[in-house]
Amino acid sequence: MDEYDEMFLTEDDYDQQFADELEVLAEMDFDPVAATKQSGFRKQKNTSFQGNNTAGDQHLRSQSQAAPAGTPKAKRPRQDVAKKLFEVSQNDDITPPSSPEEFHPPPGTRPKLVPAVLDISGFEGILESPERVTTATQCHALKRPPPVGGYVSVTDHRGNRVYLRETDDLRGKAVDPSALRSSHDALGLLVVPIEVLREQVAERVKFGELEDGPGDEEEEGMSSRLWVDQFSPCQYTELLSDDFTNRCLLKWLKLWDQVVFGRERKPPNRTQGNFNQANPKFKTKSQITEEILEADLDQYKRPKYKVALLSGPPGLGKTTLAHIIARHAGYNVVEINASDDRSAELFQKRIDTATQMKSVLGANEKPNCLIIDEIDGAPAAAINILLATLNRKDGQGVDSGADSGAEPLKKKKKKKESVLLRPIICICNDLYVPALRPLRQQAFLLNFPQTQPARLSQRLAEISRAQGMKVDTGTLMALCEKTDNDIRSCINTLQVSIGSWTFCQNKGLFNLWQEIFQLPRIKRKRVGEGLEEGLKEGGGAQRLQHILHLASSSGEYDKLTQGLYDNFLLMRVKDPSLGGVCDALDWLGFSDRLNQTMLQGQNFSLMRYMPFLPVAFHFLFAHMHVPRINYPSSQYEALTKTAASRNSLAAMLSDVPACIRTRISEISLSLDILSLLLDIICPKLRPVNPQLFSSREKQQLSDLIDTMISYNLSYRQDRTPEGQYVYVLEPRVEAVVCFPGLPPRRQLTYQAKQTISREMELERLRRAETLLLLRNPQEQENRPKVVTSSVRNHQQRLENILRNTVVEIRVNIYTYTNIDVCVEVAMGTAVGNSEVWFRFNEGVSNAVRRNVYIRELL
Ligand SMILES: Nc1ncnc2c1ncn2[C@@H]1O[C@H](COP(=O)(O)OP(=O)(O)OP(=O)(O)O)[C@@H](O)[C@H]1O
Repeated sequence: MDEYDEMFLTEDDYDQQFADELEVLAEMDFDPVAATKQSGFRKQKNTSFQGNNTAGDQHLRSQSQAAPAGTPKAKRPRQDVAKKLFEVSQNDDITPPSSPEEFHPPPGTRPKLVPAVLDISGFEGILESPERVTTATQCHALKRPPPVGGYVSVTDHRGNRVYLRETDDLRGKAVDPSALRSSHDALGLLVVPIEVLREQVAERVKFGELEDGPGDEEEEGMSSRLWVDQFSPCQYTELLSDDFTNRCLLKWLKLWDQVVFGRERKPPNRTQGNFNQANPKFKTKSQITEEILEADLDQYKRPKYKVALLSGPPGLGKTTLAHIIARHAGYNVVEINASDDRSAELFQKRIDTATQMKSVLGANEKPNCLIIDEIDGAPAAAINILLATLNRKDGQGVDSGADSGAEPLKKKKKKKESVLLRPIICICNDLYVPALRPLRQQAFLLNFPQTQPARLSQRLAEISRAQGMKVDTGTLMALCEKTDNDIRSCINTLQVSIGSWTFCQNKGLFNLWQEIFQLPRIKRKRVGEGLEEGLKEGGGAQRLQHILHLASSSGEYDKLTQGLYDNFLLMRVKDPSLGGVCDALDWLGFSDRLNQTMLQGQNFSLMRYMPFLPVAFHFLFAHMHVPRINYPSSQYEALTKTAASRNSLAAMLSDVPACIRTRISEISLSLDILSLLLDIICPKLRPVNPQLFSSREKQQLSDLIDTMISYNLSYRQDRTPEGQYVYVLEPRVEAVVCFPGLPPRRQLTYQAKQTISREMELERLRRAETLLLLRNPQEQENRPKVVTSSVRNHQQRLENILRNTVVEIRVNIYTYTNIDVCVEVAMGTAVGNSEVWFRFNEGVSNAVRRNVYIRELL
């Protein structure tokens, strides 16, 4: 059966055998009279569809009933439908035109059917009239592109592709889809219109007839889907998060039942919490949480905390939990991503839409539960909008029936500002983002604990079992540990590793590497015959041929070479001078050059030399022992590192001033400059306030800042996963010159980096201002106090402070003289005729330290 016969359940050995040839013959206008068995069929082809049908019927009958050709056969029940089709077809011949005249229909006649739009997917629905379909497709749907003329390829939902010949009357013209649709309808090609078919399918789905299992398409989709999606939990019981968290969120959501669903709330069981009252000072976190969940509702029958804030590391299933719990509690989930919707108005609109509208999709209209994901990525303005929504006090919107009467416009406006009546669940990774602070105080906080490794590994085992892979628990536990129990990472890693595992299994690469690094076993008899002979047979030419054959048939030269490169140094080498290793490196170099030449010159005749590298490695390193082969990863790692280093260098060079940029390139920077530069920007700075630096130190700091700005380097504050704040050098060029095995570079202290970072900011501002003034000198004239003198910035600041202090004192003097009590004035000027006095405050502070000699105070 060919794929069309298969599709339409017909059987035809002859067709199967000669389907392709027949098509080509049909395309080339082969005279069918001369043909033997098919002659009847071909002869009638150009007459009408009715004829075709008869021929097809005859042929089918000959298959099914073994009756002589031409014997009439009783009509099948659905053939009246087919008849209708063919009656229409007689008027609208859909056969490709056989003569040039046919290309030009007389004006005013209806457009002919365009085979290019034949919807073959619909045929499947007409199971009871296979003959008609077979005939129609045999005539027009070709299995390969027609040798002459244009064609359109059509693929049905099973992936079967056919080619439809274009007719001249439409070639090159814009096709009006409505016209095509009407011509379809007129012909009744689908017998039952597609809309009706769709409705029938929908009905069958509704009544569960089509729930037996996934169709081919679905199965295909399943296999190509990510496992994280495929195995995403659908029910509460499938969740991996701890029960306490699940229960708390569900309880909080249930607090909304009264206002959302109008269900009466059960009186809280306060006996359990009584032990808290005995010692209210010491409440555990869970007790506090329970207390919140037991608290009374507010005036609108809403819980005290209108929003639940779920926080925790990524990939633990927070979003999944929120979705499942919300659905479980009877809500329609509306999710928005706060990092995506960064415009405040849009955010407001989305919140209002989700909290004030009802789901109208599906049979059951459900109230919405809004889930705001990644709220820690939202701008402060968005958080403020959310807070404003939570704190709305207007009661107008509570009952829409309340706003009848006068001033409809005003009411309408008020209704928009209605009080929040739907639960909102926010999700974040970092609870302590500054923008979240106000929300933290108004939210029911639920910290997501780490997933239990045992539970996670059990789930992973289930998933791998479902995918036909058996993985031992130790490996799964190790995977959980490596990923910090991140469900997403675990499942993805499992999927990727099974991918490479399958790949290796299929291609037998591991076997191949093993064959290369292991000597073939010589049979005892042969060993007894003599080593030379044994080598000749078990080794030498035979081994060469064997490895050559294996390597050529694998075809995976790149991966094969990577495997050889990653493993050859792990093999036992008896040669103390490492001559074999040098030879291997020469071979690798040769292979690399060969590959390069081949690809650059597109000279693939050189490819035949590629399998000789494994042969060379076999003769250099093959051993009797079973080798331990590692899957090659060094090339990928090196590529990733190179890309990261290049990106860092490019980022650094991108903002380097032109005068320096002309002198350095990426190569010179990475090979000559960078490692020294990193030492230069790490001077020894005293851990004191820069105001207290000596002039030499100040000069050093200023030079350092100048160098860093010139080379586009800066320090940026970052937070480690452990929550520790650090300053990191940006761009991250340290990694470019950091070689493994060498002692780590000297680092500046956190405080020194902080000082440098702050001073750099100031210096950048100063430079920007100077540049602005240089470009716009008019502004300089308007500003009388522009920094033009060579006096340093901190000196100016000090002078300003002193000036202000004097003014203040004068004011004070004026005030105090009035009341005749002024201690400072009574004391007179300080030592050195200074008006600044030091006052001794009892206590100790290490904030500012400076050596002060007694003589300076005298
Ligand atoms: N019990 C489970 N079984 C299988 N897969 C799960 C389970 N729980 C979650 N997942 C899958 O793990 C992935 C991560 O889940 P989810 O997006 O809910 O995590 P998250 O904590 O919200 O992460 P993020 O903070 O990055 O948004 C999802 O693709 C989800 O389908």
